[in-house]
Amino acid sequence: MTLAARDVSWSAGGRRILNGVSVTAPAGGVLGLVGPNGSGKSSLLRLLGGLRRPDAGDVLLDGRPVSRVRRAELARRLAFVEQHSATEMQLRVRDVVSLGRTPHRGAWGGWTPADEAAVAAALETTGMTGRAGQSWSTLSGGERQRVQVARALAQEPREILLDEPTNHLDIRHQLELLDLLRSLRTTCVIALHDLDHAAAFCDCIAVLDRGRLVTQGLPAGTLTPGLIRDVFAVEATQRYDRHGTLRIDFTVAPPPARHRSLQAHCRSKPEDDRRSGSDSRQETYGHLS
Ligand SMILES: Nc1ncnc2c1ncn2[C@@H]1O[C@H](COP(=O)(O)OP(=O)(O)OP(=O)(O)O)[C@@H](O)[C@H]1O
Repeated sequence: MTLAARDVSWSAGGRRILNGVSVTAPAGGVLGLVGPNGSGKSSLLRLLGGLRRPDAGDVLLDGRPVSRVRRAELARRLAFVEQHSATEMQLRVRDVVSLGRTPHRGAWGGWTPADEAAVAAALETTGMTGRAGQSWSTLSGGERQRVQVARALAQEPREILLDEPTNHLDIRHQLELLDLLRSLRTTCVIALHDLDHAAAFCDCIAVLDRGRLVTQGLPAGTLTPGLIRDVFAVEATQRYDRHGTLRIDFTVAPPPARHRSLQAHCRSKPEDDRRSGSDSRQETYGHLS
């Protein structure tokens, strides 16, 4: 066991946000936190990361209350990727990633080859090597997200907490990031909205609803159609894809009839039809004549 919350409660603004929540991250594995908006995922991540103290209960790191772990040790071994990381605007990408090495350097410690190697590896892993010299302020949302992940990886943590890390990422980078996190030996706790991604990439799932833990367990046993209906109010089914990976499909109502004519407008331009040798022009544009 590395990281766990035991019966934690936390209040803010005169309201109970988390109520007696217990979760355990599998050592070296990926724990996915899922739940509707406002269910307490980010709040629980902050308690797990030692950024906030629970009003009741304990966060345990290797069985020790996190409040008793020295701040320096915590800063070295635990990395946090927040949803909206604020970083000084004038920094370059390499500088931001290098901040991940700060906890490893003593008061008078210089920059070492080990620091250099960790930063280079983190840039490479996240596909940002070519952007190392670019100003942070000029990056797109998805690039910033990848740089924040690179900064966390450069820290070489034993535990990494990520709040919606796939936000802003295109689908390839979403899948690559989740695959990367799964491949690390680092214990990961990830708040995720995409239940299909949670099913496919997490070893263990904790479902939160209105500040309480509904269940924690293996993806197939937790993300059941019944639970998804109860907690998220949508219909879903489980299936296994051709690789044997659990996937979650959602039932979407069929489009209203008028959408068929709207879709016809979008199908293709006449020039595209000529290029592709298609004879669909009459079918596509017939309604305009
Ligand atoms: N400092 C605070 N003061 C008052 N209310 C807070 C505070 N922090 C969080 N909350 C409230 O606690 C609830 C849980 O917030 P939290 O951000 O943990 O949820 P979440 O599950 O991460 O939501 P989302 O999926 O929308 O990101 C929300 O209703 C939020 O408004």
